[in-house]
Amino acid sequence: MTIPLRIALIQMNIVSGDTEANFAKLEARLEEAAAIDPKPDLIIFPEMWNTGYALTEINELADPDGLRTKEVIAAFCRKHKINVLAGSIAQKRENSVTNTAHVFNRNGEEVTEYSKIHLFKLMNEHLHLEPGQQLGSFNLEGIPAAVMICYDIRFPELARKLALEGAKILFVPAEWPHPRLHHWRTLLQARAIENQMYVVSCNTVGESGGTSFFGHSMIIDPWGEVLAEAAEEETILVAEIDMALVDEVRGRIPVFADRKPPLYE
Ligand SMILES: O=C(O)CCC(=O)C(=O)O
Repeated sequence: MTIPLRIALIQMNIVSGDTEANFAKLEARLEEAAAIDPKPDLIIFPEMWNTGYALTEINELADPDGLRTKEVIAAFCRKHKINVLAGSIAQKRENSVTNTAHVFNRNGEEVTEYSKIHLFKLMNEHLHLEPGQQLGSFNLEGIPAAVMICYDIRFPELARKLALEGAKILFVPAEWPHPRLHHWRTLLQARAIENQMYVVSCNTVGESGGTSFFGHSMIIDPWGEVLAEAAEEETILVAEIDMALVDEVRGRIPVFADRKPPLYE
């Protein structure tokens, strides 16, 4: 028998440009999530949760080297012995700002960081942010996993590459707005079905600069079944996943063994 992994998603409203309000809210929500019984094994939250889409001020608002974020989240992980996929933050580098996700284990050690590769031109990300250059594969407590951020899910070749590198669960922090709910749901389910892996996606809610974010954070199993889906308000969504199902589905329909890379790569 395999031990189920209990995942909590913090779907929250992010106040654009108000990092203090966002840190305060996130820290309160993290404590709420940690108090859930039974305690989650992993908590995830949305994209750019420290600043929202305050892109014109992003240089001033971004967290220098992610230090504040790392200190707060690592301390939380150590205190509660919970793994955290820390959504993503605007992170200040030497000469640029990236949209970066950090993963911490239960001891508060950083497992990996991933910066969004595909910047979303419709919201001017490419004018203010530097794209990431590395893929988001990592291993957490023996589970091969990966992270992509928001618009990245429109690139099936990226998800497939991560699955080929071994990922059995894909985490997707996002700040995905109306009116493209249909795209969000369909793309996430497609990534789960075609790669026969779990997809855990955490979106934002609320309004910012005339854009409204619809939530609908989801946990999808390797058959593409939606195990849990949030509505449009702030919430903490919890579901248990059984990693053995990935191997079972991959065994029943052997997509990876049946690939013909010479014909299309
Ligand atoms: O692809 C989309 O429709 C939304 C993507 C997005 O909002 C983002 O990457 O921030």
